[in-house]
Amino acid sequence: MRSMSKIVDVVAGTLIAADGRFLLGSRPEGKPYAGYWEFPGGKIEPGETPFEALRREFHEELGITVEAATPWLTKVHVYEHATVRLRFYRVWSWTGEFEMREGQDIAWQVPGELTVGPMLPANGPILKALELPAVLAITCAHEIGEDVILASLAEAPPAAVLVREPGYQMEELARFVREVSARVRPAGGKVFANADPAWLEGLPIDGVHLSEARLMAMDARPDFEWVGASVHGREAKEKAEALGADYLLLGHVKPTPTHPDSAPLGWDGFECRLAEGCPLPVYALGGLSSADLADAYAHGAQGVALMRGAWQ
Ligand SMILES: Nc1nc2c([nH]c(=O)n2[C@H]2C[C@H](O)[C@@H](COP(=O)(O)OP(=O)(O)OP(=O)(O)O)O2)c(=O)[nH]1
Ligand SMILES: [Mg+2]
Repeated sequence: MRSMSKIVDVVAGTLIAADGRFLLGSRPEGKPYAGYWEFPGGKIEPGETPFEALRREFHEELGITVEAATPWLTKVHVYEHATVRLRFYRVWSWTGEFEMREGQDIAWQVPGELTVGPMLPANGPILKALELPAVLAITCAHEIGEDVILASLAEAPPAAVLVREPGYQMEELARFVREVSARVRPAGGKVFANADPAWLEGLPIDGVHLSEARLMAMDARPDFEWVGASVHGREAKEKAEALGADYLLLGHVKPTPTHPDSAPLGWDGFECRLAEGCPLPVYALGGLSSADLADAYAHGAQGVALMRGAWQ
């Protein structure tokens, strides 16, 4: 029988450069998984907060000082050598000159286009999350009209759009998805659609988005490159993790006409729902605008999902 080993708390950070590239480091000789690539970081020492540990590790390993960082994903992984609880941060600004103090290599990487490897086994899904943008724009043509949305997409195509049109029948949805894709994908953006996966077969999209009810009824991951899900509580969050989803939507954070009868979570409530953190990137949803992005980051979100706010 395997003995109960204690969990080692680790903090790791991904430096985000202005051009969107991020930093990986190689693990030095003499450590488990030497030569594998990782986000710089290390074990949290007794009495340290994760942020303090992050600052210390970056200084010890790379000689730089972390100035601004926000909590991002949390993941428990069982290795042969230890069970680790990894707290990943995104580091937005730093000072000082890079100095490879452990003889390691570093590499600036483009999300989705890795040129180094192998990665530490726990890090795969984390890297996929780096491909997601800060803002997810959700369509609401049933409220503001398709014309407004299509014109906005043509003028400034967002990096990710979720087509969500609850009143549409299959043919209507397929037509609208094609219109959206034709404007978003040539510019490099991703298109997700909220519908029965069977409705979406053969459409030019990057992923399917599952409502909470559809998520709970699903017993295998739908066969799309990206799978997202809306969740409200712990049960759905865990189901989405077990299914292998790639991102979550959680709300509503602020009052919204979509849910006039239930109280908003607020930012503290949002963070509470993530409880001990989440291995999947979570977009905050509900009554938000891009002005809320800093708050969203501070509370552990991937970014903000905007419905009306995306098209005004
Ligand atoms: N730093 C870092 N560690 C990771 C990542 N992913 C991952 O599974 N780990 C694991 C590998 C290790 O078991 C543990 C981190 O330990 P470490 O060896 O870096 O710790 P440390 O810098 O404090 O080094 P040491 O003083 O113990 O030698 O977390 C990651 O992206 N970055
Ligand atoms: Mg380390």
